[in-house]
Amino acid sequence: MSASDGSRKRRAAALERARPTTPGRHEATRMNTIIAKRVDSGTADTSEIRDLARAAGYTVVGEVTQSRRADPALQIGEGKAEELAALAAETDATTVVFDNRLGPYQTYNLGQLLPDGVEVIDRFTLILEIFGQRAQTRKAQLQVELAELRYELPRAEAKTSLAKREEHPGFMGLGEYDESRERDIKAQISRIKDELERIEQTEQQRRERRRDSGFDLVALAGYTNAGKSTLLRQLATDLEVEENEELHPDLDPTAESQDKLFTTLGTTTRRAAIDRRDVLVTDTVGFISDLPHWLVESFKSTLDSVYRADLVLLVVDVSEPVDEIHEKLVTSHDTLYERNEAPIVTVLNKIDQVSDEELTDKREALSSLAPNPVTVSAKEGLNVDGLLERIDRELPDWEEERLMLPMTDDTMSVVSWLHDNASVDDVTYGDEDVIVSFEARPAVISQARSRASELRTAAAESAS
Ligand SMILES: Nc1nc2c(ncn2[C@@H]2O[C@H](COP(=O)(O)OP(=O)(O)OP(=O)(O)O)[C@@H](O)[C@H]2O)c(=O)[nH]1
Ligand SMILES: [Mg+2]
Repeated sequence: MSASDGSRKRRAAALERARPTTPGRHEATRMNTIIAKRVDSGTADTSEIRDLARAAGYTVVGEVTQSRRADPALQIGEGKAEELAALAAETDATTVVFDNRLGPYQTYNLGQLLPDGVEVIDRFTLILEIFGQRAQTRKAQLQVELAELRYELPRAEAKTSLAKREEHPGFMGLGEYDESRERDIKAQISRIKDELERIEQTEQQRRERRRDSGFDLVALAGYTNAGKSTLLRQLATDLEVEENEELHPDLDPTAESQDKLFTTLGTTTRRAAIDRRDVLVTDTVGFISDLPHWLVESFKSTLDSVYRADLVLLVVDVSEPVDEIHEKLVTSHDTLYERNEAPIVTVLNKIDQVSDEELTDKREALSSLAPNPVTVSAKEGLNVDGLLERIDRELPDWEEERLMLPMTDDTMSVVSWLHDNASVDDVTYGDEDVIVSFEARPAVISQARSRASELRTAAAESAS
């Protein structure tokens, strides 16, 4: 059995669930799920884990929560676990989803308590399932596979060490122990990393080419379901297909955004409707709190378009309670903090859902984390022009330049390059040279200067 057979089977089952069929009785039962969550103190909020389960195609039929310290064997207390087992039997559940992270022993012990055939998964496995269902490009698939292997590795190690000590014979019933499995996983991880690196290099080159040809790069970032994809459609003029040779749902201009977590997994880039300059806007995977570092690590390159942007638009759903917005902003800033160098503009989205007073209050309450935000409704198209203006203002300023180009065979191609990449104010043709006045980004100006000097060198050579 190869190292990722288990995860492949899980993905196949997850894909099966994601299929848009009209569920018959049998299917409906097959997807029944109970949510379980333990918190150290206070009451457990299960809204996000429910949304995640729904996004993965499960039907939530019950929930069990508890406030206490973690139980090493079962995560929740024994009495609670028995209650969970009874509820599972009663509701014909086939899956229990824990919002807490489960260790391999906890997973095993819970499985023993629950009715036969009930599968126990945790928040991270669930997120991986969703990612697996949504992954449509080679890159996204590799990233999911990498994340799965990283999840599996410590578990394989735990199994091996258990087997060596022969302390938990029962645990071995889970599957055959094989030390080569660990090595296998490690080899696969390194193979996938190599392939991802090659893909990333190509993408990096593409970004550089775009930057060189005068594009400003703007990235949409933010918590999942904030409205990034909806906003992209409002900001975009035409479709940029080059990056999406492999099918991506967001490529279809009529594709609806969904009120589901992680609708977007890859990146989609489109050209923004700003007259004065060429701006590309990239939509990407949403953030979520409490992700283990191996998962963030696996999807990091997807966020490269954010980290390497000239400007980041941090999209926030302003219709949510202010505490929740605050928490999500902190998560987003934490995710961005490490590597982002671009200025960040906070976009408070979904203003159609809140009254003017509520919006003022929330702006005030969030002012330390989100100073001077832009408020929009991506869905209703409210203040999209205001946002476009703000993008124009925040991006590096254009400068004026006047270049004298000697007349050579290549001069006209430089002039037409300037027409493509700058805003040309005037072109004056003399007998031996052309004078071009234009405005452009600093990067374009320095490139134009070096092209001019190449022309001068060529002209001098042909004259001598
Ligand atoms: N009322 C209202 N709903 C909005 C607005 N913008 C987006 N939505 C809805 O919010 C939900 C999520 O929108 P998406 O654009 O898919 O959000 P996203 O940030 O791309 O989400 P992921 O790709 O899942 O991370 C959809 O149901 C949208 O219709 C808005 O301005 N007002
Ligand atoms: Mg999206």
